[in-house]
Amino acid sequence: MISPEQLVEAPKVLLHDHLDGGLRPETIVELAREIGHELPRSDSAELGQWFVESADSGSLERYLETFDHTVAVMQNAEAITRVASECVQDLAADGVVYAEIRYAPEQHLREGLSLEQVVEAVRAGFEHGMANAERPIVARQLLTAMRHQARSMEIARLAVAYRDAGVVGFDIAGAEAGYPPTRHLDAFEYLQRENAHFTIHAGEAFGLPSIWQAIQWCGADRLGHGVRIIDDITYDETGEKAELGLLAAYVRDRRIPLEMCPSSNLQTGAATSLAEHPIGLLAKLRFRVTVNTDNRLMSGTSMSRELALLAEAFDYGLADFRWFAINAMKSAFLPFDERLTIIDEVIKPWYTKALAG
Ligand SMILES: O=c1[nH]cnc2c1ncn2[C@@H]1O[C@H](CO)[C@@H](O)[C@H]1O
Ligand SMILES: [Zn+2]
Repeated sequence: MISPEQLVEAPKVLLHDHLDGGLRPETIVELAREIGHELPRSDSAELGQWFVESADSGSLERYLETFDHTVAVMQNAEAITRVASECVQDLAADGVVYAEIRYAPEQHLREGLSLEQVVEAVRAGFEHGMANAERPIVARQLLTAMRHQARSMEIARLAVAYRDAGVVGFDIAGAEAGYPPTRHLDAFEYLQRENAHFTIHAGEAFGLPSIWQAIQWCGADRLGHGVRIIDDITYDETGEKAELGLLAAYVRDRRIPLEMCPSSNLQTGAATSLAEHPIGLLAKLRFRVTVNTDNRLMSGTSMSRELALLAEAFDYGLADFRWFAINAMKSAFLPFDERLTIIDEVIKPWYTKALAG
């Protein structure tokens, strides 16, 4: 059994975490008071509980409604910088050594900030967070475009403009049903022409067609969630041998990283229980699986907690966590040499020592 302390200490890599889904409840209360935003609960502990319970709706659309309150308090540069810095420090305290944190710049313009000012505010917060974290961490931005809106081309251009200033990629998020990835095809084609990286939320609230479009039409480097790839896997009559459909085989053959977020999937109804979460089977079949938090506030979770839950459900141990961490680091949008440095100098030495001891 791995102790909770060892789980925190273990180097972890996080590819899928929303900035506006990971605020500290105390910070929300303080920021809301400053701007006169009304919250459903005024006590921070109760507010934290409110987010988890409200996000526990079984539907992605209702889960997303809880973001109204976090986005509302992230409309000026100081607030955004504070949230970004605290995010990085919280992840570092939990033993995350590399993180890609995403948010949608277009949602932070209500009080007059420009898209560029939003990215700069997050950048300042990440710099501050990295400098003040209790353990070393590297944090980078992913810029998200909202899939029901029509600003993806603009956000893609923003991601390219800031590629040397802390932004390593692009994403689309929001309600999946009714908003297929191809709606934003021009943005993805533009990013490919620019040699830029992107991931797409797909196969969470909608099935295989969404995953297929994300990969085969849009050219996604990675899949956000991707749990429904399981619908393309069947078993033979003995129940022993898995048979992969063409899409599942393609995803596995091409080593397309799956950014899996177990607790979040239970809340939105993308999975029915942890024991039945597709991550168990997909890991066994050696898909390029990674473990992620999605929204720490809405799920009341952390990286070490997600790993603890998986350890309980699937009997995972340190060797599995090492595999997840290396899978994720290999799949990061950071330049290759920087990825290797973290694998060789941070992840491998720690696990080698822990596994030997
Ligand atoms: O699991 C998810 N699926 C789809 N969209 C999401 C998920 N979590 C958060 N967001 C959406 O992404 C925006 C930018 O961070 C959030 O405001 C939320 O609307
Ligand atoms: Zn997400």
